[in-house]
Amino acid sequence: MRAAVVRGFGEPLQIEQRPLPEPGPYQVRVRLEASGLCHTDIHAWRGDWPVKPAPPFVPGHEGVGIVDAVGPDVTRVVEGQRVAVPWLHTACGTCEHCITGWETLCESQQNSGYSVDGGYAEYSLADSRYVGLVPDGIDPVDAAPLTCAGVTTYKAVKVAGTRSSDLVAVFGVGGLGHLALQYARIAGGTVIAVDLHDDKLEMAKQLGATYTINAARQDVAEEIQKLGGADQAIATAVSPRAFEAAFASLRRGGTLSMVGLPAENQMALPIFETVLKGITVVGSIVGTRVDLAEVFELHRLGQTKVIRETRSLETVNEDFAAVESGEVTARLVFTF
Ligand SMILES: NC(=O)c1ccc[n+]([C@@H]2O[C@H](COP(=O)([O-])OP(=O)(O)OC[C@H]3O[C@@H](n4cnc5c(N)ncnc54)[C@H](O)[C@@H]3O)[C@@H](O)[C@H]2O)c1
Ligand SMILES: [Zn+2]
Ligand SMILES: [Zn+2]
Repeated sequence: MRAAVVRGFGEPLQIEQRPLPEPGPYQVRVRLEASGLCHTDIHAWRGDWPVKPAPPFVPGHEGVGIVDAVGPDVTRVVEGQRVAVPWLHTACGTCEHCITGWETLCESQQNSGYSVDGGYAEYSLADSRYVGLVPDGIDPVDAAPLTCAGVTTYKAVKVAGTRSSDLVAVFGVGGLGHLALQYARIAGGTVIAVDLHDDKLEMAKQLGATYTINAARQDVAEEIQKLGGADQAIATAVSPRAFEAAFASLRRGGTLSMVGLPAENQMALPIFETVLKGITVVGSIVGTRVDLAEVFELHRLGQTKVIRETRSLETVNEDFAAVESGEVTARLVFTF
């Protein structure tokens, strides 16, 4: 099978032929139809984060395809079924986090495309207990971005607790942000979309943002404060400057939801204003199997729109560069 492999941090990915993997206990082999390019894959390739993957590895955690081989002890899925292979490859299933509905915080988790090989390949191994079940009626190319960008921002909106009277500012309208703003709308919020690129802001308007602000030209916090300040600011942008602007845009009692994971790991968080304004700062990491099922159901019911362009694995290096430069409006999806 063909796979795109990271051989060294920041070095061009190599397209290699690899043997078909054989599923072990609880595992299935998935013949991928679609695999999204998340900015996390770029951070993995660059070795941006304090915890790094070990090359060689195959990136990708938005894989969607058909189960074509089933290992021992698999009961949850059958051959021929369409599944999604998410970031949470496995968790322990027994720790405090796993048994209280926070499997995404499990300390023993394995992650697709990071600690185990992921979806930039024609086939991928997955743990049958942790795959997403893709309902009939969803295009696999749409299901791919929902598997990370969708579930992550859906969870962030849930955790931020958006209500119908809330003003929600979404910082960064890329793969994650274009879905974040739709979930904020579904929760009843009025959305302000913030990005550096006008095409992304135009898309945000089409998807239901009431206000748009170009952070390259405008003082974002000042503009949002003129509207009364945001109840929630969801930071998906890959810049700590955006996190700082998100904080400064909040009203009293507001919530800063941190979702993006920029390479630069520090932001200036003013203590005085945080205390006096009673600000909540919350980190949000992907979502659970239950969250993913809800994300798929919302999409099946026609409540969300996935903006994506398809690519072949052969252009992966150009595609990484295009996403890093902000040329890609929302999501790229490799198809096989
Ligand atoms: N918390 C999680 O569970 C989780 C899950 C998936 C991805 N992520 C992280 O989220 C981030 C975004 O991922 P993505 O796939 O949406 O990336 P993306 O490249 O598609 O989108 C990022 C957007 O941020 C915008 N941006 C950059 N600087 C900005 C600024 N100063 N102000 C406003 N907008 C700005 C870019 O123009 C772009 O539209 C990445 O760091 C990724 O690793 C986190
Ligand atoms: Zn992701
Ligand atoms: Zn656990």
